[in-house]
Amino acid sequence: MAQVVVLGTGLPDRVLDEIGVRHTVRTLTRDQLDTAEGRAALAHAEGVVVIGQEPVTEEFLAAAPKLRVVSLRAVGYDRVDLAACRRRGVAVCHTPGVLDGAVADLTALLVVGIARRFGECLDSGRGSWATTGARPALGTDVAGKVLGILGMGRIGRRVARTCAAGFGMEIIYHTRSGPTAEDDAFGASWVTREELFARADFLTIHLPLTPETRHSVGERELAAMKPGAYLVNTARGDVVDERALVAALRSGRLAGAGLDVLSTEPPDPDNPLLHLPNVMVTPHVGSATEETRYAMAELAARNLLNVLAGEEPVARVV
Ligand SMILES: O=CC(=O)O
Repeated sequence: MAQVVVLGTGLPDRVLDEIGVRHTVRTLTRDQLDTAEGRAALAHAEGVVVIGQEPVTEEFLAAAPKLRVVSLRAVGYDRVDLAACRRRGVAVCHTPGVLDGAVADLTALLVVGIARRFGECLDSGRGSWATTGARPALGTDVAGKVLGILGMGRIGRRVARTCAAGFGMEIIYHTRSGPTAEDDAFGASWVTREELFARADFLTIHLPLTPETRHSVGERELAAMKPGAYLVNTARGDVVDERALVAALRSGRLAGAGLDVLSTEPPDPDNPLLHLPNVMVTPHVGSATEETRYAMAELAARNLLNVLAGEEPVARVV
């Protein structure tokens, strides 16, 4: 029986019980981590389940010297110090695959939402019902428009299918690995990175955050986009240089943006992106459905239990 710390809330009771059959489970909030009780729980922990975006740093690992596994209830692992985990022999696991549909749905919603000025429409619907005048102005059709997908992994592919089959969009995509027959089979075309920015009416980002991708969509890339194009990001805020994005939106170079992720979450209330009428911001809820979060929790538990039992986890990062 090992000590398992669940960092953050939101694991369904059934999943907690499943871990609890074999191990002692202690749930801690971020604030409790800094208490004597939290430090003691971490000092004995052999496994940690991380809910959400809590960073796993060298300092965190030093406070948990018995740790064997960090199991993320998330697919992204940019907030984990992987090198430090490797050095300490701590396995890192995540939850790929099970959230693709939910994130793709939200992405599609943001594409159509910004095209139809949905944020402003909601405000007007709850308020004056003004449909003429300065706001809300007319939206634009998505059918027949070009959707550019930066990063054609599992989620990018789901977005491509939804937007091609459902909305009649033309799909172009860029991955460093080049075209694949699977993607081209449903009418998506691989293009160079330059062509992607130049041709997309809507550009959606599906890249992980790494040192190479940080701010990789910046001033130069945004300036290369079509005047009046739209940007959607449901991946990680820091892939985009937010200052450059704000400038492009303010100047009218970009017509709008749909963002489920920001550089700082929760954002500073003064972040201009929260106040521009042509920007829709959602609070990092790409995977936030009952079914998807349950599947993520189950996979996180399976990964954890496997490592603690000396078996291979289902989805290992390190
Ligand atoms: O952002 C959410 C995740 O990485 O699962």
